[in-house]
Amino acid sequence: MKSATTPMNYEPERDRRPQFWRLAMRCAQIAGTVDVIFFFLFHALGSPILAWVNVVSVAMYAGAYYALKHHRNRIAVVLIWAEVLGHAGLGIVLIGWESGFHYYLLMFIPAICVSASRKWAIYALLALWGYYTALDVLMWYIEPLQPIHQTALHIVHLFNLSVVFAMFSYLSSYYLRMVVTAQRKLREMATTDSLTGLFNRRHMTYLAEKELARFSRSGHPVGFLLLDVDHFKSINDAYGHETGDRVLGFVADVIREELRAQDLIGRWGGEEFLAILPDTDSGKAQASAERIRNAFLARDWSAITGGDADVTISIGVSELRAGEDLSAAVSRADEALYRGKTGGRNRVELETI
Ligand SMILES: Nc1nc2c(ncn2[C@@H]2O[C@H](COP(=O)(O)OP(=O)(O)OP(=O)(O)O)[C@@H](O)[C@H]2O)c(=O)[nH]1
Repeated sequence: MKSATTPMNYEPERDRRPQFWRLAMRCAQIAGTVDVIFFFLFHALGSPILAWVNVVSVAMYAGAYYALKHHRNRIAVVLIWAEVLGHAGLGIVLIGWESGFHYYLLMFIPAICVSASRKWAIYALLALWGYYTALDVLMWYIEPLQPIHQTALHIVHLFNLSVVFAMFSYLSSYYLRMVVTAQRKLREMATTDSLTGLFNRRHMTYLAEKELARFSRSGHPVGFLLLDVDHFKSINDAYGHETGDRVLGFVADVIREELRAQDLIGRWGGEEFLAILPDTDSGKAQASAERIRNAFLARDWSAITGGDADVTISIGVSELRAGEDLSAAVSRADEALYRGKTGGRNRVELETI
């Protein structure tokens, strides 16, 4: 039994896998349209019973679409299952296995795997397999009840095959897009700080290590900036945590705007940021830090906080030395930052030699 604290239990069914239900709506529309075509096709091919079955089918798909639109997913699922199973069964019993109506049943396989829990997926797949093989075996022993001309049968077969082919292609590309989007989101979540949109500390460490490896091969300089918002606690205290969060977002924007595209910027802690500047020695890194500090002074912070407090930043600067690791370079930037704080804040301090 699932624990009562399982997040899934708090989530209404309609909110789970919303893309799947949107896809189901699209499929109900497509299937309804195909059944309208069937109506005319079977009239033309001389099978009036099957033609009128399609009127019922169109009504069922319209009902399923309406139910999905109003988040009555269970009703929609029952309608769609009943339509596909009934339609395929009738088609086969009336005009024969060669009609290809059984292909439609196969389209349930990916749908079941995506939409149902593991246990229900197994039951549903077994039931589907049982129905499919039972129809197949039945047609070994009985003749079609309302056979149509052989040429007409071939036309129906080709039509069904083509529809199922097109639907499978559509479903596969849709699932693929879903997986790619989910992967991108996961990667973004794993590497990005959601508040500022900058790299998070873990990813920053990973990127820094790669940069260091490059540095040790090329010998090009790498600059480090450790940036810390001054008196940030008082901003939180004066304007509230939410405004504090907004300020952090703008702090990230200022840093991003003042650095180059190839510089790596990450949120290192609460109100602390780390920037890694490839191909930049400490002198140039110090100039970049000054540019950021001045940009803070030029920014109209009252528009963000609604008060009259200015936001300033202190920055410690270091340059990677041959043979040292990330933490050594960051710790020297941290010492410089500390001097900036104790020296009155709103300052850029370079590491001591
Ligand atoms: N709004 C908000 N506040 C945060 C976040 N992360 C850390 N803080 C706050 O940042 C403040 C940092 O305070 P301190 O470490 O005392 O530093 P400070 O007030 O900036 O002072 P100095 O760094 O010495 O200039 C704390 O009040 C934290 O609660 C966050 O994500 N959002």
